[in-house]
Amino acid sequence: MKIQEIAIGYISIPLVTPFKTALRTVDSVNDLIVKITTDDGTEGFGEAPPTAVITGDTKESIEAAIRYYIAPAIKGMDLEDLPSVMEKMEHCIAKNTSAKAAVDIALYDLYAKLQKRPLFRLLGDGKSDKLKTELETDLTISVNDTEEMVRDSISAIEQGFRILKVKVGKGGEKDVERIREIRRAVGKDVVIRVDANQGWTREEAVSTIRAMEKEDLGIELVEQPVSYHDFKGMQYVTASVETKILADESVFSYEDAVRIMEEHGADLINIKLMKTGGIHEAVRICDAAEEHGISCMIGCMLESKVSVSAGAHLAAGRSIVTMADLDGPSLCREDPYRGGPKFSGSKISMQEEPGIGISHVPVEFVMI
Ligand SMILES: C[C@H](N)C(=O)N[C@@H](CCC(=O)O)C(=O)O
Ligand SMILES: [Mg+2]
Repeated sequence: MKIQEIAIGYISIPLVTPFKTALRTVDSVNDLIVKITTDDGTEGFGEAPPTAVITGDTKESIEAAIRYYIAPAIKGMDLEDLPSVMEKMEHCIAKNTSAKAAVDIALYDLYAKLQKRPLFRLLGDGKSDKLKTELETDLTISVNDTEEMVRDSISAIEQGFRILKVKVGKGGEKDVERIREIRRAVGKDVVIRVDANQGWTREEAVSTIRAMEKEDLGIELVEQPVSYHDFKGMQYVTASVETKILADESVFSYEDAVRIMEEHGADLINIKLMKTGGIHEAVRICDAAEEHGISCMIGCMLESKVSVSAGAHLAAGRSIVTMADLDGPSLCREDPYRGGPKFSGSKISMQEEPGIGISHVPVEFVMI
């Protein structure tokens, strides 16, 4: 099957409440959607968010990378030789991981449709007994005043979430207060993950995490305590606290992941398709993590159901993925799509439709 047409469009979906991290505040998802059609008329869909503060990718740069570099490089190629298509895409332009992810997701969607199999079954690591048909995602609690975060946490529990991903990174002592009050309000059975989004210095990270340990606040993990390029800082924090440290913004590529694993820059890794440039590189990271015995999370940026579903397929297929931060669709006020995994509160149920499963994408596409 040859790649015949590539088209792009945009989707805009308001969020239930503004999404606030140490890095940014945003109140809607505004993502590029890509549609790729093969010469037999089969369609595959991908998505990319412009998360400039993390990936460096903007709406304009994502569109330009696809229009002027990726599309001309891969059009006409045979999808059955997927590794060659991926290699061509990787080398036609450096970085631009969100643009690559959108195209990679659409190509995997198509590839699995051509095999008439759901993507998660194709991505399985051979341990068929480990394939998951249901995932549990956490829900993000934005960083705000403590009282508001407590209210949001209680509301998340009332909606059925049992895992909270609490955003901090805005003042160490204040962050300890935030987590203390949330723990007090939700009780001891709720899992609390803490994400500092690079908001602390090394020293602040260690003293803040130690304070949470001293108060026995029962934190499952702390995500990206310090700046993404402070590798020594990541090592220092990981070695200085009992709590597990998860690398997010520090790991984009396979090489980043191997360095973190071999040089103890973190205990765990958050794989996101928008950082890896899609499923192809993410699978390599899963393989390496398996070799090193390092558990992974599959996370998302502020994305809607097309690309978050691709992340769900990867999480379901790979046994080394033990945590899901795939709450993009739950943060959106509406779901404009049809088909694909079912997102119902904290539960994501995989379906047996071929490909990723998304069948209706209400976007005006323009051929490029
Ligand atoms: C949405 C998800 N739960 C999340 O928090 N993702 C990122 C931040 C994404 C963004 O700013 O769009 C993370 O840091 O884990
Ligand atoms: Mg994070």
